Amino acid sequence: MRVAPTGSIGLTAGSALLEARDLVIDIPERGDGAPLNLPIRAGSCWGVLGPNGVGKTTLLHTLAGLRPARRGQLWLDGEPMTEMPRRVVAQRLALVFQDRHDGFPATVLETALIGRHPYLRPWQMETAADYAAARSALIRVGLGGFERRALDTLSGGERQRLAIATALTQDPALFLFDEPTNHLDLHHQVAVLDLVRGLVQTGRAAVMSLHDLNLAARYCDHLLFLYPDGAACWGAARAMLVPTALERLFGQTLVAGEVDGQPVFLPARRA
Ligand SMILES: Nc1ncnc2c1ncn2[C@@H]1O[C@H](COP(=O)(O)OP(=O)(O)OP(=O)(O)O)[C@@H](O)[C@H]1O
Repeated sequence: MRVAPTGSIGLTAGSALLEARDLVIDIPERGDGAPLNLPIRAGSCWGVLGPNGVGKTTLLHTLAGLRPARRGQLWLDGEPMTEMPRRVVAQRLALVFQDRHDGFPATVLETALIGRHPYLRPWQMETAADYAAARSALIRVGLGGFERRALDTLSGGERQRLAIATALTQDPALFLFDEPTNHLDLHHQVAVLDLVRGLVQTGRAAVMSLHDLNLAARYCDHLLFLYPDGAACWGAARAMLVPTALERLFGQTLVAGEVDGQPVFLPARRA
C-alpha cells in the first residue's frame, strides 16, 4: 500500500539538491519495492523510518551513489549522478555510515582531514585552510581537545561524532546520515540533531535514518516510511505522523500525545 502517493507534499522552497526518480533499491533476493520519487530540496531535513532490515542503509548507500539502484535514476544538482566523477559527487554529498571499520592507525585530526580529500589532487598535501576546516568541525562536535588522540582509543560515541566531523569537513550541500544518534547519550543526540538542524537552516539538506520516532518528529520536516512488504510513503512530517501509519510501520501499538506543540509517541503498555 502506498499511503501518500507523492513526494511533493509540503515541498515548496529550495531547489532539489538530489532527486530520486522512480528509484528502486537493490536488496538481494527481495522483490522490487515501491519506486521512490524524492526531491531532496535545499533547506529540508528528511527522516527515513522503518523496522530493522527494511532497507534504510541500502537506500542511503544508493542515494550516495555507492551501490547501484535496481531501477530509476538519481539526479544531483540537476545532472545524472552516474555520469558525474566520484570526486565531484563527494564534493556535493557526504554519507556518515552506521558502522565504521578503521583500516589503519590514525589520529582524530587525520581522520577529520579525510573530508578534504575530494578537494585535493592526488598526492597534494592539505593546506592550512584544510586543517582549519577540520579543526573547526572537531570543535563543532565537541572533540576540540582530541586532535592527537588515536582513533582506536575513542569511545563509540566519540567515534560517531568524529564521523560527523569528517562529513562537516567535507562541506557538502547534502548530508546523508545513517543513524546519526547511534552510540550517543541523550545530550549528544540532541547536540548532533541541533547541528543537523543548523546545517539545514543554512540552506543545506539532510537525509537521516532514525529509530527514534520522537526525535524524528522533532527534527525532520519530511519523512519517508519504508515498510517490510516493500511499500513506501513519504511527505511533510506533520502529515505523516499519524498513529495508525506508525503502528503499521513498526508493528507496535502506540500511545500518542503532545508536548510543546509537538507530537509524542510511546509504545502502549501490554495488558
Ligand atoms: N549482501 C547481501 N546479501 C543479502 N542480503 C543483504 C545483503 N546486504 C544486506 N542484505 C539484507 O538487506 C536488507 C536491508 O538491509 P539494510 O541494512 O539496508 O536495512 P536497515 O533498514 O538499515 O536495517 P537496520 O535498521 O537493522 O539497520 C536486510 O534484510 C539485510 O539482511
